[in-house]
Amino acid sequence: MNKQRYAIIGAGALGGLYGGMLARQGFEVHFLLHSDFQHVTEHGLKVESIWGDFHLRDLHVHATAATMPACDVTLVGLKTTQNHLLAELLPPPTRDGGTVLVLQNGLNVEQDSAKVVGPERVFGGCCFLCSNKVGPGHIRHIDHGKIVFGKYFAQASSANSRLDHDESVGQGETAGQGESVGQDESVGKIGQQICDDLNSAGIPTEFSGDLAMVRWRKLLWNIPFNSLSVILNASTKQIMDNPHASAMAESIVNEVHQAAAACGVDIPTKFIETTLEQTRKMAPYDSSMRLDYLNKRPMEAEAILGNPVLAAQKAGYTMQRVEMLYQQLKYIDYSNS
Ligand SMILES: NC(=O)C1=CN([C@@H]2O[C@H](COP(=O)(O)OP(=O)(O)OC[C@H]3O[C@@H](n4cnc5c(N)ncnc54)[C@H](OP(=O)(O)O)[C@@H]3O)[C@@H](O)[C@H]2O)C=CC1
Ligand SMILES: CC(C)(CO)C(=O)C(=O)O
Repeated sequence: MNKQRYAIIGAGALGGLYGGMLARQGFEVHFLLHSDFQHVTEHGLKVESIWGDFHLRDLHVHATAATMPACDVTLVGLKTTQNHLLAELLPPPTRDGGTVLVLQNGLNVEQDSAKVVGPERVFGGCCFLCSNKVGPGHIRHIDHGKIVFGKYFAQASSANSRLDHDESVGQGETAGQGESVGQDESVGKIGQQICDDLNSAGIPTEFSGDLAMVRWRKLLWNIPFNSLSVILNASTKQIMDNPHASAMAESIVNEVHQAAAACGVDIPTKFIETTLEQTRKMAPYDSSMRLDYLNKRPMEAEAILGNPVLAAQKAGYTMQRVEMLYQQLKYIDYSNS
C-alpha cells in the first residue's frame, strides 16, 4: 500500500515537529506556512528535538492552502484562536473522504473542523508535548511528545458555542456523549493507519476509543496550570512551590475532575494526585498560554476554559472557579493585545 499523504495546517511548534518527523520518515507531507514561508523555502525546517535534531530541505511548502494537493490526512496544528480560518484552509488539502486530525488543546475543538468537512471525517487528539517555535522555520522540542487520539463524535444539536456570547450558553457540545455520527469499522482502520504512520515516524502514538476521557484528562492539567501561570505570572515550579498557589491549583484540579464526571467522564480519582505530583516533578515550564501572553498573542481561553465551562453547565454542573479564571483571562487577553 502507498504511504498516506499528509497536510499540515499550522506548521509551528506542534505541526512543524510532527510534520517534520513524518517527512523525515519518507511520507509526502505538505506544509502550509505563514510568516516563515520564504525562510523555509530558502533554508528548510530546522528541528532541535529530544528525539534527535534534524534539518529538512526541499520540503513541499505552500504559502496558501489553494496550492496544496488533496491529502489523505490533514493535521490541524493552528492555535484554536485561528480556527475561523479553517473554512478556507481545510478544503483544498483534504481529499474527498480524507481525514482531519485535530491536535489542538481544549475541549470540543474538533467542532470547527467538523463544520467544514463533516464530523464523520474528524479525529481529535491530545499531545503531551513541550515544544516551541523559537524562530522562523525553527522548532525546539524540549520534553515529552506522545499523542493520544480518537474518533470525534458530534452531538446532534451542535451550536456555535462561546461562553462570552450570552445567547449561546448551554448550547454547546459535549464531546463523547452525543449521538455518534458515521461510526463504522472503517473508523478503526483509519485510526489504526494514522497511529501506525505516526509510530513509524518515531512519534509515540496511541489510538484511543474514548476521546472525551483523553481530552478531560489533559484538561486536569491545562485548566489550572495554563490559567494560573498567566494570572499569577508564574512558572509551574513557582506555582507548586507556593502553598497558596498550589492550594488553588489543587482545588481547580478537583473542580475539573467533578465537571468531567458531570459530563459522563469518570476519571479515576488517582489522576488528581498524579497530575499534581507530575507537575511538582516537572522542570520549571512556561505553559503555552503563558508564552502566548508574554508574546502578546491571543490566549486559547475559549478552547481550554470556556468550552469545558459550557459543557459542564449543560450537564448541570457549575465550574465556579474555572468560570472566574476564564473571566480573568478574557480581561487580561483584552488588555494585552
Ligand atoms: N507547542 C506545544 O508543545 C503544544 C501545543 N498544543 C496545542 O497545539 C496547538 C498549536 O500550538 P503551537 O504549535 O504551540 O502553536 P504555534 O504558534 O507554534 O504554531 C501555530 C502555527 O500556525 C501558523 N499560522 C497562524 N496563522 C496561520 C495562517 N493564517 N495560515 C497558516 N498558518 C498559520 C503559525 O505561523 P506564524 O507563526 O507564522 O503566524 C504557526 O506556525 C494549540 O492548540 C496548542 O495549545 C498542545 C500541546 C503541546
Ligand atoms: C501539558 C503541556 C505542558 C504540554 O503538553 C501543555 O499542554 C501546555 O503547555 O499547554
